[in-house]
Amino acid sequence: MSSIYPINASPKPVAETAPLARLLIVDDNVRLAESLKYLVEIHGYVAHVCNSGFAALDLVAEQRFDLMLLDLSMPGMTGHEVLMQLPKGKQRIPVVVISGTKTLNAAIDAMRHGAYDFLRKPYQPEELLRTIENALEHSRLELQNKSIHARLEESETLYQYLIDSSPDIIYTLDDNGNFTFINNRVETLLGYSRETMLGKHYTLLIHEEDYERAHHAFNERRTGNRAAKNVELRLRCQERRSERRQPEQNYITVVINAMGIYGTHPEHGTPFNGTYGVARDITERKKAEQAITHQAYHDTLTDLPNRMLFKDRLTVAIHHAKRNKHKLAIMFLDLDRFKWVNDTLGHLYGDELLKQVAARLRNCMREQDTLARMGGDEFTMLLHELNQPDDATVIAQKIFDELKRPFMLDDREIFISSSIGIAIYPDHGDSIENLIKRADIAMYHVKWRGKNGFQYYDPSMNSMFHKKLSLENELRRAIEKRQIVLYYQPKIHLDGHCVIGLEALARWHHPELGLVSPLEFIPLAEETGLIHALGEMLLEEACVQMRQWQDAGLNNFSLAINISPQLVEEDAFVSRILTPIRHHQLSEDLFEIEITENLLMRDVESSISKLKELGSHGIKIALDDFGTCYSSLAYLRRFPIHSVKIDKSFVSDISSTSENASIISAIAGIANGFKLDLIAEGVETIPQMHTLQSLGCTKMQGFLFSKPLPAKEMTQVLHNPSLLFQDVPAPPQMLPLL
Ligand SMILES: Nc1nc2c(ncn2[C@@H]2O[C@@H]3COP(=O)(O)O[C@H]4[C@@H](O)[C@H](n5cnc6c(=O)[nH]c(N)nc65)O[C@@H]4COP(=O)(O)O[C@H]3[C@H]2O)c(=O)[nH]1
Repeated sequence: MSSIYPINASPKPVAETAPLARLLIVDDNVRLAESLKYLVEIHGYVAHVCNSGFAALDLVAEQRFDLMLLDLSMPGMTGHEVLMQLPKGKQRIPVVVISGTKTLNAAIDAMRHGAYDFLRKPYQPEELLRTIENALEHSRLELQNKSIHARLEESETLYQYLIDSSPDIIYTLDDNGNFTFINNRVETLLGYSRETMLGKHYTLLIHEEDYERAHHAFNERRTGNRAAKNVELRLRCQERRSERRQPEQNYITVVINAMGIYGTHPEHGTPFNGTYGVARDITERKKAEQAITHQAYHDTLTDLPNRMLFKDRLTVAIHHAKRNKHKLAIMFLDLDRFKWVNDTLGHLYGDELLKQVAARLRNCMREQDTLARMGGDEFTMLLHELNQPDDATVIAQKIFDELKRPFMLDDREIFISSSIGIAIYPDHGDSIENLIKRADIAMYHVKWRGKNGFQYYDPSMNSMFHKKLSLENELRRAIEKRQIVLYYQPKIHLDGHCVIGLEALARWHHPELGLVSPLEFIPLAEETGLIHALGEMLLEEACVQMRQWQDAGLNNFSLAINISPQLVEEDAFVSRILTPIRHHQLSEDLFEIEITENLLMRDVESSISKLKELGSHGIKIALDDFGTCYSSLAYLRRFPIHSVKIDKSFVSDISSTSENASIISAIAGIANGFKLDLIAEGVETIPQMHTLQSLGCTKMQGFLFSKPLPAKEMTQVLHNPSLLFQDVPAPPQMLPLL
């Protein structure tokens, strides 16, 4: 470098906050390089000097410099060569070339090799300092630009990533409603490629029924808070040949948000340019919502409509029937022995039984009819468009036939029956509440009349229903207050005219109604479950009385107690019977329990084992009302029965019809064959007594001898049994057994 500059040039103030720029001065002329160093340093730069191109390249590789002042003509390595070997790329140091060469070529070459500027010697210090400043400023701006660019690139990548991995469809539409952009999600969600969608109208994707809503969402020119939000639409999926789906499976449900795009035009203001937004797949949410709605209207166990849906359907059906002048039938069905299954076999079996019942009921009905489960073992049926009310009879009969077949719960055969009440619209009411209530009342009527049947509603049932309801409450109270007591009726033996036993019969002393028959309150007690408390109370009373008679020396007779099948089905049945007997220190063989034939139809194995256990303790078992219902002889053989009682219905007509006589004769034959004791009940007349006697039955019970008596009166009879035989002539002669 041969140029000389005044070294006393006044220094420029350096901005306090600006970092000190580091300059590298490369010149083989040591003196010039040092004076240049001095010049730039007094102007606030940090300068480093090196005297060869090689040293310059080494330094640049090791340290950071902000600018190089490079002499072109140097021995060993020229400035041009240095320029060519400087590292390329972002980190390249800006270079200002200083040369004494007069020609432009050197400058052009230097610029081509990457120099930022060229300064020809001699130059003014101000010129040098301005060039340095410009170069540094340029470099700074370049760096800043690069960094902005890099940030833009980063954000572009991020944006692309977000768009591509979005779980939502992101789209833009032009002002005609054609897609101008759509992300990849359209492919995974609907099966269309992005490319095929571009330029297509949005209706290509929309369910026809949703066009109107879509049009509203995409064309309402909304912005800001008025943007279309959460509009529910169904989008069509592309059908693939391999997939044969249900028509509704070809659609997914989305909620879309749509916002108008507006341009700014100096003349036209803000014209509408299209729409952008997102569409979120809510198919799963919809399914969950549908499942919840289904659950709200269906019974979870049987999946049948529940009470709420039944009422809805009934409301609609009533409207329809009113318009078309049709009749409807509402059936209320209650299973008769469901509680027993639940209590004895457990809830799992109970649930299984309900499911099987529901399936069979469904088979009895037409497609358009509704079968619902109201809860527990109660089902309701809605039969549409009856030609005549009796049509419901056909269905009811069908139901009976269906439910008659045994149900298989695991390997158990279960028999159940049902009680059905029927109400007809409009004959029995025109509101849903009335119709359901009246079908229910009719069903209760069936229950009270012995279950297993069906009955149409009749207005006379209403008062009976209310009477029964209040009776139930009163019965509960009567048990608590011990208003129910035992009467005793003697069983006699014609041979020797003696009392062989007593039958305890319950009587309810009702404060207003007087003496209520057990025929009325025992079924009610069984129906309501009060039978357990009642049974326990009466057994205790019987034991107390028996203890008194024993203590009074009246001890040559047994006491028979009626037992409801429900009590036998209790797990603790045996101990419930034995406990009070033992508590009162009575001998078990003084007691007999009377069971009815329908027990034989229930849980046979368990009943047999419980009765056997009682038998092993000396308690006798009598089969009451024998002959009134079907009981197989095979059952009879398996049950540990000691005696059979001929039902009074056979006895009452014994003399007028020969048929009854032959039934009694057959029963006597069975008893004889099975070596069972035989006793006839309901004997009211001497001829009946004689006929029975002639048929081989000498043990009897009936009004002829005594009505059931309160304990006090029975005590007198026991002291003097001849009172019973005052009107009974001595038997003329024993006739041989038939
Ligand atoms: N017409 C007529 N009837 C006669 C004659 N002799 C006796 N009776 C009646 O016939 C019924 C015989 O009792 P059941 O067949 O065990 O039939 C009983 C029995 O099944 C049931 N019952 C009575 N007390 C109890 C009880 O404490 N527990 C249970 N579970 N059931 C009972 O109620 C039914 C009816 O009992 P009651 O009204 O006392 O009616 C009794 C009795 O009073 C007669 O000569 N002519």
